Amino acid sequence: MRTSKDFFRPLAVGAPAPLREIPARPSRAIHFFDPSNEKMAAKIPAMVGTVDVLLGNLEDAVKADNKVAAREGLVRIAQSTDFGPTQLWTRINSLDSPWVLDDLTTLVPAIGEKLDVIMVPKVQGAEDIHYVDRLLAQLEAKAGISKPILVHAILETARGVANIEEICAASPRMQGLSLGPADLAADRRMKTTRVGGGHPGYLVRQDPASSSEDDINAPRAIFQQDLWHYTIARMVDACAMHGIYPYYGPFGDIADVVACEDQFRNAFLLGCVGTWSLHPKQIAIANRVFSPSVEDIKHARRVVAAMGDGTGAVMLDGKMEDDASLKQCLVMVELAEQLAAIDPELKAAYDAIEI
Ligand SMILES: CC(=O)SCCNC(=O)CCNC(=O)[C@H](O)C(C)(C)COP(=O)(O)OP(=O)(O)OC[C@H]1O[C@@H](n2cnc3c(N)ncnc32)[C@H](O)[C@@H]1OP(=O)(O)O
Ligand SMILES: CC(=O)C(=O)O
Ligand SMILES: [Mg+2]
Repeated sequence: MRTSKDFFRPLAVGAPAPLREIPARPSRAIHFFDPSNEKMAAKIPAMVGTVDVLLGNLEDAVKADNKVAAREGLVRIAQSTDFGPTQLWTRINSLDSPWVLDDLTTLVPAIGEKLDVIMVPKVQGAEDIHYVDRLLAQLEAKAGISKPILVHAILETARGVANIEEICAASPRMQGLSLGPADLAADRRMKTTRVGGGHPGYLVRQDPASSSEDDINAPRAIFQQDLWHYTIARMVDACAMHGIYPYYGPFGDIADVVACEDQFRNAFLLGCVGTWSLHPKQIAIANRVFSPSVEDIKHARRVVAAMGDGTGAVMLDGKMEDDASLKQCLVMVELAEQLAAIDPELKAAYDAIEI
């Protein structure tokens, strides 16, 4: 563990200085594509500006035979595309795979200036981040990269979840965490075979009218629960504590756009800043859900106006507002400002609000 004295020192001579604060760049949807899939890859340049993050995936979902083609495809796309306001991320292969070393030693010199964030899968503890941190610094120094490439960890093992705080604190490169519900479910031996989302068997049931057999067997309301609530909440606290950003992850039922929106909204309400999109139709859902609504911003601005110097308590629409609820409203207002800076449609909608 580095002491606080040298936490912000570059880990290689000539590497760029680590950031002292992780920028709050909008990242409502991290859109995954397989750079070895020519049809998919051909669509990427036209997606610039329509999504906050484009992520060239090299890990799971890319066939073993296509690992080299995916890596080379990502280099080609990155070198030939002007990403404008859209961030470019990649998900490298896992640290125990035969591909990851070539992923890093190829990508950093070739496209290190364009890569904003490297997502590291199956992170188990701080030691995994330390390994990537030092290697990136060496590669950045050698290639003369001007800004540090940030690191994002996927939580997809029980050990990773148990070590969540040390992972967040492992390096000033840490940008955020995503939930990896598929691998995590397998690692925990959970009994769901779905990629994210709920499960109809995970529920609570209304009490029976009485303890008679008839009432116990009578139809009763059931309420499906969120399998991922605990992990997402844990992730949100760990990220907030360390000044980095939490994300939901994949929602594998591409056809069920309604449940996808529900899962994304739960994550947004709990504190996540964004999610993954696996298919183009999930981008619009993520952009909608992870942008505060016009009604929420109208209310937040009214509270800010009503609270004057920000202290004391006032009544607004029959509700008490005070210093704390003002801070809740400022979270929304600040997010709206960040999003308006990159999304002209949202800016117009927020600008039209009259309070
Ligand atoms: C647990 C985890 O690790 S999750 C992360 C790893 N998984 C991924 O990255 C999956 C990424 N997504 C995909 O591979 C694909 O979207 C699939 C396999 C889920 C579905 O693909 P398809 O069956 O081709 O979907 P569909 O037929 O609806 O595609 C419609 C169009 O969108 C394109 N498309 C599909 N997914 C994407 C994408 N992620 N990015 C860009 N374009 C895409 C298709 O090429 C197709 O193009 P066309 O109209 O010119 O033919
Ligand atoms: C996101 C991911 O990699 C998983 O769910 O396993
Ligand atoms: Mg996984």
